[in-house]
Amino acid sequence: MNLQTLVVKIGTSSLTQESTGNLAIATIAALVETLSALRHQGHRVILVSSGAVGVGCARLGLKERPRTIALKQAVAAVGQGRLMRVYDDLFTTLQQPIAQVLLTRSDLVQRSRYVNAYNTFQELLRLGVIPIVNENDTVATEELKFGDNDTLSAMVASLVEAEWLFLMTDVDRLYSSDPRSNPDAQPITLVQHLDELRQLQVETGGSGSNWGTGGMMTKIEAARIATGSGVRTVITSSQSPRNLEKILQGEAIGTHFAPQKSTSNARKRWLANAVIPSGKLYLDEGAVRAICQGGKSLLAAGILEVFGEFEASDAVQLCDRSGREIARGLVNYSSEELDRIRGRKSDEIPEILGYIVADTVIHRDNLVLSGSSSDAAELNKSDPRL
Ligand SMILES: Nc1ncnc2c1ncn2[C@@H]1O[C@H](COP(=O)(O)OP(=O)(O)O)[C@@H](O)[C@H]1O
Ligand SMILES: N[C@@H](CCC(=O)OP(=O)(O)O)C(=O)O
Repeated sequence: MNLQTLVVKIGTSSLTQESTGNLAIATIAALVETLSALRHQGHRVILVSSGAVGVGCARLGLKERPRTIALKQAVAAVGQGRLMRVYDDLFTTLQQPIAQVLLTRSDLVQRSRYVNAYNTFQELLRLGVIPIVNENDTVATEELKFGDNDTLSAMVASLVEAEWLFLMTDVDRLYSSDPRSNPDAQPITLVQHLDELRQLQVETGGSGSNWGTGGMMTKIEAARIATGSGVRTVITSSQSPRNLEKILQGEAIGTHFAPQKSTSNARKRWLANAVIPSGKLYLDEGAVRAICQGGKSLLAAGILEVFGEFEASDAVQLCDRSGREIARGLVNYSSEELDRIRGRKSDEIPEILGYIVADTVIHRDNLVLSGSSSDAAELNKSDPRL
């Protein structure tokens, strides 16, 4: 059998009973059985589990999701321990070791910490452990949060180079609009490219339950990150965890998002998905063409406008005149320096600044194309006329 790396995400709306907030024991037990079975077949399995806030609320008798950050962080600290206790008891009955991995966005933004997280996951998987991942809600600050576990699971799938990301939720698949409020909503079974959803005018609505966050919007964003890293993504029901095995055997259950052509360069994947850009550079048509079609570095001459304040080595978004992001990269100059040298030739830089750091503003090794721009580059690469 083809042994693969699987990331499985389950949301609060599936882990808890909506009316009481108590744990949905039967769902969790079925999930534990399935993941243990997949693990025993030899697959490498990572579970991304929400539920810390929901379970913490139930434990403390709170009837709704906390509104203040401090209360949410305190409640998550209560719930995370309870949740892991339940997982450990259930997995231990099946002789399956687990580990708790709590991450904040900053753990992935910084390259050295990203590599460290990668190494830790590899060791855990090598040891046959199922890592159970959640956002470290108790310490995460607003600016450095994943915000939702759909995004976190996609970043983990990209980090560990998973083959599959399963987003398990309380609906069986994506529909043209929220099936809870629209009985005529049409099921969507396969998404080859995310642009199709725009054409179909899919409505992603809010969360269906009081406890989930983000509804389908965050799942589609997760699919964008994961498929962009070459990870096949499936939205499927948490009521039938056994379906994961059927999906792996080729059954068309849930909504499948086809993996896109992705870079095999781990550093570029980090740049595309994990870093948070601190600014934006608007480029002229020549620079956009050189980057998207020619795989060239960015020179100061092609920069029209500089937005935001950033230092050398920070990440920025590169946009065309209309503001559409075409790439991301790590700059060799600060925003203040770029404001002075934008639109100018590289050999003018020493005269303007009094020094030169590099001929390029972003070297092509530190540059990664975004979404459809990378598809265009792939197409152009295979066209010998270009
Ligand atoms: N287009 C759509 N297709 C399917 N479900 C949708 C759609 N738009 C909104 N939803 C809602 O998204 C909910 C799942 O999201 P959420 O409650 O955040 O779950 P989770 O806790 O699993 O992350 C569903 O219960 C459904 O009501
Ligand atoms: N980290 C939070 C989960 C946030 C989240 O994304 O929740 P959900 O939409 O239910 O997957 C918690 O454990 O409560």
